[in-house]
Amino acid sequence: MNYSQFIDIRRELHQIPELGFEEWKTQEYLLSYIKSLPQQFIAIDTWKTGIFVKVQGSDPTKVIAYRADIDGLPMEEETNLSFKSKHEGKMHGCGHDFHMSIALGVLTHFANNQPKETLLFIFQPAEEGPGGAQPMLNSDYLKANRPDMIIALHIAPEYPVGTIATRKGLLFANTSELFIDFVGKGGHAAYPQTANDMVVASSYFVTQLQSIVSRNIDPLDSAVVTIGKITGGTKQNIIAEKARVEGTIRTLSLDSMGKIKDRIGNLVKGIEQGFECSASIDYGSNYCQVYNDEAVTGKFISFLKKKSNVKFVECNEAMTGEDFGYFLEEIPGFMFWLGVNSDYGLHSGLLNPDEDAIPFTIDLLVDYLKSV
Ligand SMILES: CC(=O)N[C@@H](CCC[C@H](N)C(=O)O)C(=O)O
Repeated sequence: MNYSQFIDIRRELHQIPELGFEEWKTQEYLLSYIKSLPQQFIAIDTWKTGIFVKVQGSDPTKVIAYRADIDGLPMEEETNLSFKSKHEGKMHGCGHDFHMSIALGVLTHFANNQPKETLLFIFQPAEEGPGGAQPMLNSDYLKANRPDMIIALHIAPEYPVGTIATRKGLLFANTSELFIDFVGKGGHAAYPQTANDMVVASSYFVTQLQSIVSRNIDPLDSAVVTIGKITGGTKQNIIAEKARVEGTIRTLSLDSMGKIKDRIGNLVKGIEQGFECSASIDYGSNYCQVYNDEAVTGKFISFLKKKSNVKFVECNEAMTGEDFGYFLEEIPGFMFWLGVNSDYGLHSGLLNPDEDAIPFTIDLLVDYLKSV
């Protein structure tokens, strides 16, 4: 196989990142490549900006699905790469360009070499939000074509190329987005007594929020509350009438997720009373945990341990989220971390994964899918 084409594909996809459910150019690019493959064994379907490609097995006993997410993030790329994002304010900062090119590499192999088992490649939109996995699972296509097993990967900048990390059971956290709008009364900067300042109110809220994980959650039951964005006001000498706080909640247990949301509700009520303002909370999209099936993951780990070019790491759970968890709620399978050796991590504008991981993973997954 000509592996360098998948590096070229990754670079082309890297230049056109699109946000969740807006991945029309990405879909067009993927479809154009998939239609250039031998069509003898494959059937293509689309769902919104996503794509299903079924590769008919020669003597199938099951359907094995492989899912790649296709959306980018709303962030500025800070690398000086010759193939950096051409879409201002958008970047493949979570490696979905790698996920797609690896999937195309594996698909290319099986479009040319019919597999024994039927394979279903799922190119899924909107993983970063608002979530494409759940509606895709409810699509007519997946209702009629339920796979028997499903796998997916996520790039891991902290591991070298050649390392695969995963674990049986819980891999990723439950997540909930968090958006809070505070509304008070604007006014002249010099007359604070006539106004009700939402920059101050939202700042108190963000400070109080820090006590939830440290004081309300069992330290042995990990949780994270991160505020990634605050906006408010219009000008430096106008007291802000409005402020908006945006964040995400991560927990390993659903019980802690409930507790955190209760505490946020109470803190927000306190801010409303204390600052005589009004506030509304929106929990946006929520993802369930990623829970790897014990038996299927165990077999994958045994497969990895027999490979001389793979370093297997049994990792801990991570507080990342992934709507792939919804697939795993209904279909046995697993997700794994793929080492890509970048000095900068996921969601960094400087993320620069090592492309040697692409041919390595195509080969590995082709071998694995032949062995299942
Ligand atoms: C692997 C990864 O980075 N996934 C994202 C998922 C985002 C979930 C949701 N939009 C949220 O922000 O809560 C992550 O940030 O972990």
